[in-house]
Amino acid sequence: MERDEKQQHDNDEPLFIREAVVKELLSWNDCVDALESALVAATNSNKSADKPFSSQTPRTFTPVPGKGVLLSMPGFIGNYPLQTVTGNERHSTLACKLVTSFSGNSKLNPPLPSILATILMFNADTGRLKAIVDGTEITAWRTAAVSLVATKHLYYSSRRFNSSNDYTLAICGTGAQGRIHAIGMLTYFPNFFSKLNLWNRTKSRAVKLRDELNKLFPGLTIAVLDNSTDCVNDADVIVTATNSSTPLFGKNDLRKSSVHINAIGAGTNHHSELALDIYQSGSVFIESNLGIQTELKGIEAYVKGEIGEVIKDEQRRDNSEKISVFQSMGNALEDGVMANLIYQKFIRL
Ligand SMILES: NC(=O)C1=CN([C@@H]2O[C@H](COP(=O)(O)OP(=O)(O)OC[C@H]3O[C@@H](n4cnc5c(N)ncnc54)[C@H](O)[C@@H]3O)[C@@H](O)[C@H]2O)C=CC1
Ligand SMILES: O=C([O-])C1=[NH+]CCC1
Repeated sequence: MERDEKQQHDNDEPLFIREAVVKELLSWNDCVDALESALVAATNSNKSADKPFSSQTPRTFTPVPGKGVLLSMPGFIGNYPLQTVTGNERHSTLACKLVTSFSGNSKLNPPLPSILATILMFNADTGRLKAIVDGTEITAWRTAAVSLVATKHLYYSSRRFNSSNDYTLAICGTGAQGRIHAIGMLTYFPNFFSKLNLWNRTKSRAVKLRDELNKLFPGLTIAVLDNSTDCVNDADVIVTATNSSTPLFGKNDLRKSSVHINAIGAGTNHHSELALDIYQSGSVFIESNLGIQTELKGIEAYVKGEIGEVIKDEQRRDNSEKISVFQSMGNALEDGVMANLIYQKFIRL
């Protein structure tokens, strides 16, 4: 099957990379490396000989009344490396992700993911369609991997040599994103977390995830909590991945002296999961300033900078502050580099 698809591609027809193949080709190290390139490119819109650069427009939202929404996410990333796969070779990618969000899908029999996606890749010199890459698993992994990048640069890197790695990870919301974030955090930062707290509005889903993770990470203590405030109480690193339109916790619910939060879910807006006092007292970082002008418009926080600036060491977490927040939204540059990562790995199979 894969051979036939490659053959067609050799005949100049677009390649189709299906979900099962995408799943086999995903790895946390490759994703983190590729996404660091995308996040650095997001900070630079000017073409330059040695730096990754990008152009993107705000994504569009087409509502399907009472059901869900279709988003179109076009973006271009120029002159970037995929170090772990192609070394110092530079890539340019023009891509558009089409992604639907239908929150009722989990109630179908059999259930479907709420977020379903397809990424179209175009030849960046001619505009001709080059590949169609299933984007559902990519969206799950890339969102978690961007949180890994934020956690690595804003929290982990200054603590990784501490002798006792007894950090607690808390996940609020154990749907597709909560699950993949738990797996990503525990795999990419091995032996860093000794405890995992899980909370979900429907408790049985958190119990189901606990049972799965017990098998994958033996030795890890996993607690299922009855409410979101108990879940984050003793946490060092937190992920919120819900559709909640009201805050899940506030500053006073956090006991540790230093806490990093990845807020990735969206209710009425992208910043509805955290109480205002968290945004107003912490260092807040985002993926791209485009977000501030569009979907984060009105966020009542001083946004310190883009994660790409943190990677380039032009911005830092202020360690005297108790809290750092990575306010995630997702963007087209991330999907473009991820589609190309899978494409590059696929053509080398
Ligand atoms: N920042 C980004 O790049 C991305 C963000 N997302 C967002 O992440 C969130 C989770 O997505 P998935 O895990 O794929 O969805 P899912 O449908 O698999 O899980 C949804 C989760 O939200 C919880 N939930 C729903 N309404 C709630 C409420 N009112 N209060 C508390 N919990 C509630 C559910 O119990 C479940 O745990 C969504 O808001 C989605 O739009 C998804 C993909 C990318
Ligand atoms: O970036 C993304 O793909 C999405 N953000 C929210 C729903 C899907």
